[in-house]
Amino acid sequence: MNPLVAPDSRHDAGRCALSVNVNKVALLRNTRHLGIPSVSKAAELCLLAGAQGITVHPRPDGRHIRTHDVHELAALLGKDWPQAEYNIEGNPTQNLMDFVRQVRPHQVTFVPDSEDQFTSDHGWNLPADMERLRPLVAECKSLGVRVSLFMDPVPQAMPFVAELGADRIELYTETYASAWGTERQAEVLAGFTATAQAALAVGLGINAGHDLNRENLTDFLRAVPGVQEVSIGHALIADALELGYAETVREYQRAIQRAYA
Ligand SMILES: CC(=O)[C@@H](O)[C@H](O)COP(=O)(O)O
Ligand SMILES: NCC(=O)COP(=O)(O)O
Repeated sequence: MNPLVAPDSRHDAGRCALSVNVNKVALLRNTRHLGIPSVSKAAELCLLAGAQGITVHPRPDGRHIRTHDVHELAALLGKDWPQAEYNIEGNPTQNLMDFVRQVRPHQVTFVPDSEDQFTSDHGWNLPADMERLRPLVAECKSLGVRVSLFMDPVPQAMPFVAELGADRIELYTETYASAWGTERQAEVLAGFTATAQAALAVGLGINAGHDLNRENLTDFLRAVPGVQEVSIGHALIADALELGYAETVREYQRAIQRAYA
């Protein structure tokens, strides 16, 4: 454990871990040839403040996270942050598997994005995608990498995820984020709760992400059982522009803790 780690950052068993997605730091960095803001420095400051992991999504077009970022973060976490989890997201039929083979992160999250997609906006279509995914899941598992599949809140799809041999799902939470604070919140949240229950029933772990923020996070974690990790990037980095990385991470950790109070 890094001696500089904040004492309150120890992750209580049973509580949801926070994985900070640093895509948007890289996006800003890429707009000049100056190397700032530093992606590695952002990751280090978030971990120092109590984040339990770092997530990257190295898209094929290199719009934000690039190959060197993936390897620099792997080196940083491996050297100074052995207790932190490294999660690499992407489409395994594109560039993702090379990163998995070279880096062997703690977790890989399969996301069915096209190369030119504006952002991630849907989960896998199971059972239709199963045969394409089966060997890729098996290879990641053989490398000792936990596999999570990015999924829409569809309870009926959970047995197919388990049959593939994946370890977890990542609930795609954009529909929840859009409904949060409206009269549709409870109805939409019920779909996530049912999906989580179906995932737990077939032995899957549960992650969640996309458009989560410090306002909507607590309600989600209160309603959806078994969430082990949230990966949050866009809103968290936007908050950090105002509050700084450390106070922002502490705010998100407080939002998580309120769900279990
Ligand atoms: C899979 C997902 O929902 C996000 O992790 C994704 O990484 C967002 O990608 P952009 O940061 O490119 O919008
Ligand atoms: N998997 C979700 C993620 O890593 C970040 O999504 P967002 O918070 O940038 O929408």
